[in-house]
Amino acid sequence: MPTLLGMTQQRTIDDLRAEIDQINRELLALISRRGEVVAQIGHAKSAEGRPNHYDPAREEQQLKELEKLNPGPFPTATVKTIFKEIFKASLALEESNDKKQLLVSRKVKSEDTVLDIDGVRIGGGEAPVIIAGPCSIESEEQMEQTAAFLQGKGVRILRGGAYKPRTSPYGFQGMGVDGLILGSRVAKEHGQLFVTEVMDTRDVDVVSEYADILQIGARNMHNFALLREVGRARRPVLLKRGLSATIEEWLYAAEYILSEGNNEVILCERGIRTYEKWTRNTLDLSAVALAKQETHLPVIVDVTHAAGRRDLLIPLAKAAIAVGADGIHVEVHPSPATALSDNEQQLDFAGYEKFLAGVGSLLQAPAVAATV
Ligand SMILES: C=C(O[C@@H]1C=C(C(=O)O)C=C[C@H]1O)C(=O)O
Repeated sequence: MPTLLGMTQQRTIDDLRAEIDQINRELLALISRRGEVVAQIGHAKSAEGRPNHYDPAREEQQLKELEKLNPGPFPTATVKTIFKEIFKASLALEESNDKKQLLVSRKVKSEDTVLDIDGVRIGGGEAPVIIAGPCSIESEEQMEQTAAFLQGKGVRILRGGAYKPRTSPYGFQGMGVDGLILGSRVAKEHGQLFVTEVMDTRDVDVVSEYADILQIGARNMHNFALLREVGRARRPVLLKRGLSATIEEWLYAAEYILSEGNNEVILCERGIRTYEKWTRNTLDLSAVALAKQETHLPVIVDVTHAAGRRDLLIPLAKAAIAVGADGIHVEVHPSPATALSDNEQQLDFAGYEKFLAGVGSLLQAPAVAATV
C-alpha cells in the first residue's frame, strides 16, 4: 500500500513520458553518433580492401561485454536482441555507403558512358543500336548471307556464337576457334563489329583476338573469375543479366569488370526466370529503367531470349526503347527451322524486315532520356 507521502511523491504519467521523450532524444543522438563511427570504420575497411564488412567475432565480443554490464531490468536476451538489431543496421549502413562508391554508379560518374567502337556509338541518348545475327555460327554460307542481309538493313553489329553454353553436353557446342575466325572475317567484310560469347577464362585471349565485343552470357554472369578476366581484356564487354540474378547482382557483376580497369561495359537485360510458361523468360523492364537510373552504363535488351517466341519481338522492342534502352539484341538466321540452336525464336530475313517495320521510327530516334 503506498503511503500518503509516497502517493504525493509519485510522478504523473505525463511527467514520466516527458522523461522518456528526453531519453529517446539522448538515445537517438547516441545511436546516430554510433552510426557516424560505424561509417568511419566502414570507410577504413574499404580503404584496406577488406572483402567483408561483417565481423561476427567483433559482434560477439560486444555482446559478451554487454552481458556482463547489463544492470537490468531487461533480461540479457532482450539486450542482446536490441544490440543485434543495431549491429544489423550498422552493417547495412557500411554496405550502402560502399554501394555509393561503386564504379558503375551514377553517384560516382553522373554522365552517361558512351562507347565508341570504331565509330559505332552506344549509350548516352544516341539512336538505339541493333545487335543482330544467328544464335550459333554454323557455316560460311550462313554467316555470309546473314551479314550481307543485315548490312543492307544498316546493322553495324553482327553477333554469332562460336562457344555455345548448351543445356545438354550433347547439344551442338559451337565451332570454337574456326567460328571466331569466320565470324570476325565476315563481320569485317561487311563493315560490322563482331560480338561473340566467351565462356571460359582460358579462351579470353583468343576471343579478344577476333571479337570486337566480348559477350558474357547469362549463365556466366556469376562466374567471377571470368568477369575479372574480361575486365583485364582490352575489349568492350556485353554483360547479360543472369537467369535468376537480381539487379544488384547484375550491377555487382559489372563492377567486377570495371574494377579491373575495363569501363566499356554494356548491360543486357534478357529476361529472367519466373513461373510464367508462355514466354521463355520474363522481360524485366524495370531492370532496364533502374539500371539506367543507377548506373552510367549503356543498357540494351535482348528481346529474342526474353520472349523465346517471335510474335512478341516488336512490342517488347518498342517497350524496351520506351523505357530508355540504348539498343536491341535480336537473333536472325537465314533458315531458323534448320538452325543448330534456338530454332523457335530466331527470325528469318523476312521476319527481320517485318520486325524493323514494326519497331519503325523508334530505332532512328534518340533514346528516351532516363527520367530520374
Ligand atoms: C562497425 C563494424 O562493422 C560491423 C558492425 C558492428 C557494430 O555495429 O558494432 C560490428 C561488427 C561488424 O559486423 C566493426 O567491424 O567494428
